[in-house]
Amino acid sequence: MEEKTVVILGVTGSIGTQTVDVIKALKGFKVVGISFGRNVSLAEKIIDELGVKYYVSEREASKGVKIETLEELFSITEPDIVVCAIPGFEGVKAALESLKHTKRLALATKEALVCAGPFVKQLAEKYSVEIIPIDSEHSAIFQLYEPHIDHVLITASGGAVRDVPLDDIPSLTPAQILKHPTWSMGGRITVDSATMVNKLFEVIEAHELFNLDYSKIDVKLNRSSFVHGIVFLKDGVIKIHAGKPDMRIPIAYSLTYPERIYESCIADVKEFDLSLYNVEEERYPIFHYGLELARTQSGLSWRIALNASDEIAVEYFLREKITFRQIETVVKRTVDYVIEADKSVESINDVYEIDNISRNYAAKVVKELLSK
Ligand SMILES: NC(=O)C1=CN([C@@H]2O[C@H](COP(=O)(O)OP(=O)(O)OC[C@H]3O[C@@H](n4cnc5c(N)ncnc54)[C@H](OP(=O)(O)O)[C@@H]3O)[C@@H](O)[C@H]2O)C=CC1
Ligand SMILES: CC(=O)[C@@H](O)[C@H](O)COP(=O)(O)O
Ligand SMILES: [Mn+2]
Repeated sequence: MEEKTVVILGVTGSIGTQTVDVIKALKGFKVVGISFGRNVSLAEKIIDELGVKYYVSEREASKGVKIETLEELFSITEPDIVVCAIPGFEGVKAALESLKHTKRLALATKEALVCAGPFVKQLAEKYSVEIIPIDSEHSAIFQLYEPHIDHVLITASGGAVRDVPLDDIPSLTPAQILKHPTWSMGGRITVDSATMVNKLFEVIEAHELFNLDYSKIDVKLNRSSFVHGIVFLKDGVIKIHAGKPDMRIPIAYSLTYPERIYESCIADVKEFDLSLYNVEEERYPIFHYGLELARTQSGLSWRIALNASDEIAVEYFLREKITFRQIETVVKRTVDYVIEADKSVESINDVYEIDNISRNYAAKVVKELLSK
């Protein structure tokens, strides 16, 4: 098989480094370009280890050839596969740019589908790009998918707050919230797991990826994160995708699909945990708030505001400027404001504009909270 060329965006992060691990374990993939933020030393190590030629970053590395923009990196490398693993709106922008220059987008950045799903799919169709989800639940549904579906179920661990007395949740510290019970991930998504904004994102992500009405996407807690996704077929058959929580598995599948080549440890039957629990409304208020919006709102503006306000609120929470419960305040006030403004989103420029409006408003709410 001819080597496939790969560009990894966000290579120094949780998904990025696990992608490097997988590529080292598999044969047939050559990393021709990377992007990263501030972790220059790790980027240099990866450039050395994999013999990567080009990189994009605001920082200077002592190895590799620095390229100023992603667009330039893509036009030089024209990669077979782009792994997009940059969080937040920067990741949205990177995913949109990738679609013009690759045959396969291995997408971890769920925010791209939350904020710009219809435009992502339009570009993928225009440039004949396959979108293969890396997100564990969506990789699961993708692997189980067949047309005769009645509905699907994605699981949640419940994050760091799942066993905390309700009264103690509002004042939990970043250190307590970053202790995820089953996964090791980047900061933003780990906080989002505790608020279950992550799962709200994932319901939207499934809606976009599988063209399912929100009423066809169920969410239940599986405390071990052993079950990743379930597909309920109309003939009564139920297909369950499970396995030890290890992101290298969906990452590998996004690279090798339709082949299944990667090898990992196999859970023993005594480790099976198929128990499913409801998502408590009082424990995860933003999740239920967002589900109601998914059912009642059309258009993208509330989703763009959800990402932008959450991104800002999580940043201030991690810097210990606002409390954990105040994340909910920033998100709800911003999303409600943007819904009230009732702006339609007809283009990618509109996505950028609503993101900007949302960030400015969220920053205003944070400022008010800080002044109290
Ligand atoms: N981690 C996980 O298990 C999962 C993650 N995801 C999704 O994957 C995405 C990445 O998450 P995760 O790996 O946890 O995030 P991390 O925070 O661990 O890593 C983020 C990466 O993005 C880089 N980065 C940040 N800003 C920029 C930028 N402007 N340009 C280039 N690179 C940038 C960081 O660089 P540096 O560190 O050098 O500053 C780092 O390499 C998110 O969208 C997340 O929702 C989905 C499912 C599971
Ligand atoms: C590993 C992965 O796919 C994450 O998105 C994970 O789902 C986050 O954990 P929660 O299930 O607690 O949100
Ligand atoms: Mn997930």
